[in-house]
Amino acid sequence: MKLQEILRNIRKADQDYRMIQDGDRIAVGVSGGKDSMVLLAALHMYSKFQGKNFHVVGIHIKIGFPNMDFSEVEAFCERESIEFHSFDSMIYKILQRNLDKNGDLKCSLCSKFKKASVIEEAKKLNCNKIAFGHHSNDAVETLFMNMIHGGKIATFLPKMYMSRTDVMFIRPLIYCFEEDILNAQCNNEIPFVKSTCPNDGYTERQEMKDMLKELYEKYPMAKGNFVHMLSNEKQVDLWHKLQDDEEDPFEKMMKENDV
Ligand SMILES: Nc1ncnc2c1ncn2[C@@H]1O[C@H](COP(=O)(O)OP(=O)(O)OP(=O)(O)O)[C@@H](O)[C@H]1O
Repeated sequence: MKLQEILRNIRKADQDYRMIQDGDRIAVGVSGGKDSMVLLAALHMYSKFQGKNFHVVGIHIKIGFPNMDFSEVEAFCERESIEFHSFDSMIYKILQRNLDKNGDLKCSLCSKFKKASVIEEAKKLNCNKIAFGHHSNDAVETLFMNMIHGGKIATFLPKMYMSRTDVMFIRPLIYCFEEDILNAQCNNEIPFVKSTCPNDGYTERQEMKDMLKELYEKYPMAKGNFVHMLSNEKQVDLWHKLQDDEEDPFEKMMKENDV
């Protein structure tokens, strides 16, 4: 398999955020989509050539959406000697019983159940880390969703420890753009399973994707700059409201200069 570009970006993310250590057992959350399938293949390859001694396991939680056939994914994992496990769940049934006011499935509820199930199964397989397939485009979309709907400048972290469950989440594809992942999937014929989730293509995230696509067409440099911005801590210039007991730096400067 030719995954050089993806592997280079995984190594950079690993170095910048110290994601992977000797002895790790990493569960890759596999939805069956292109991103998590490329992550599974690439992280497995990284474990062979990187010089660190860690193990990669693919974990798929079956949500219960109809007609999702994982036989090609299973055959691929067998061929590439990648450990892979699928687990049944009641998620779809629970979602159908808890529709939102428009009669649609609740994505937030699905996400919560999915995450909890991945953690539970990863722990049973003695994994200390869980890797998700989020990439650069996802990070910027999440940033914009948080700014627009949440009034905050925030996105998901490259690495996050959850003390309650004693598990570390890592996102090794944060430096990869979606089209590079698609190219890697296509060029290496990595199988994927198209999601039959009825909400697919009609989410807030999809709106953000479409908006950013238009923006990148007009300002191509924005794409790289947005990702660079996420770690450009020195250049964060935001408003600082003064606390009651805090001296006004402007007044202080006036006093010091006898103005
Ligand atoms: N059913 C699942 N079982 C295990 N892990 C999952 C499942 N669904 C999602 N994940 C993990 O959570 C990440 C984010 O989920 P999300 O639904 O946003 O991804 P996705 O759109 O399905 O994309 P992809 O699988 O292509 O990464 C995925 O990249 C994957 O690592």
